[in-house]
Amino acid sequence: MKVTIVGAGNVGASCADVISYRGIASEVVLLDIKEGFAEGKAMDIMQCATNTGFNTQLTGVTNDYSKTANSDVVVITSGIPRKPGMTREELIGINAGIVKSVTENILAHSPNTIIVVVSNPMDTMTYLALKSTGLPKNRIIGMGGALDSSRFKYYLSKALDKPANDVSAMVIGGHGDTTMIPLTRLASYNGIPVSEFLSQEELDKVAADTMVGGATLTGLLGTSAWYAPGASVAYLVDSILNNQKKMIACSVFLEGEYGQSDICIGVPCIIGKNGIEEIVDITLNDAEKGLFSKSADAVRSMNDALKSVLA
Ligand SMILES: NC(=O)c1ccc[n+]([C@@H]2O[C@H](COP(=O)([O-])OP(=O)(O)OC[C@H]3O[C@@H](n4cnc5c(N)ncnc54)[C@H](O)[C@@H]3O)[C@@H](O)[C@H]2O)c1
Ligand SMILES: O=C(O)C[C@H](O)C(=O)O
Repeated sequence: MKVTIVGAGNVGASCADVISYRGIASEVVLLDIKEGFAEGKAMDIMQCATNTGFNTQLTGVTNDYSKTANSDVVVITSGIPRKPGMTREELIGINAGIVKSVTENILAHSPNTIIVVVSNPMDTMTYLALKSTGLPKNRIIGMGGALDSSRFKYYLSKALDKPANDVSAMVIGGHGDTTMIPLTRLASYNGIPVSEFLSQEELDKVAADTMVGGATLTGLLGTSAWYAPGASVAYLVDSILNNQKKMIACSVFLEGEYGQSDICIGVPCIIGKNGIEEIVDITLNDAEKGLFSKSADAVRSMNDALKSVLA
């Protein structure tokens, strides 16, 4: 199985590292526009192979899309990250042009691929990739919910003082500081609702910390995060390539589900060899419905900024 990762920066390289190390794909191509950069990252990662024991063939290329031909999955991480104090939405001006041109180049060499969009603002970039290519909705997947859910589980585990892997929880809605919806009501510790262990005040703090999880890291690091984003992409790619049918919150084009249409936004999806295999339309309570509708309004207004790019 072959995976291409466009953008060999922090997230792209981290994702290539996890995919290689875990043997998720037999072949990985890392592509970047910066001369020699992807080649260097690929060489550095490949020099781990004998110490960590993997056999994935990872190569780096400078803007040579012919090397990406016949990829089963393509991950788009090319674009600029935010700096402290910025929102993801402020990246749209530069990243929209990059995502559109990268998508065209990719499809010229891998017409049947499944595209995973990571560049921010991710829900809008996913919508752009879908609208500009006309690909069926199952083949364009926005990655954000897997990351936001892993952060939600992290903050829950800290509050519970229990292992994160004993916590089950999901974040839906937009991948933005104010648009994410941590589904606290449905979160559980070993099958028991977390509300049995944590006060409403503690749960509210966990949800608030989750929503600004990316901004917190950007403030600490000076640029946005990469280890958990890279691992979250790898988790999603694993479910596609190995047809695992995992339920993962992904940004997907909605046609009536959750009361929304003509928008890409995070909802639970079954992810397998065909990409998005099912949108899981769960019943939200009134408060959650209100939050989802507000989140969709915000994402939709951001999509309006794409008019000139899509014209
Ligand atoms: N969806 C998510 O959950 C999530 C998580 C983390 C980061 N991100 C986003 O991912 C993007 C990348 O973040 P990063 O930290 O890796 O940034 P980075 O600056 O470290 O890497 C981006 C790379 O893209 C390359 N690039 C730019 N234009 C290109 C083009 N046209 N073709 C090929 N390569 C090109 C750059 O040379 C650079 O190496 C940002 O937009 C960031 O906001 C999203
Ligand atoms: O926070 C960011 O800007 C990057 C990414 O979306 C994240 O959540 O880490």
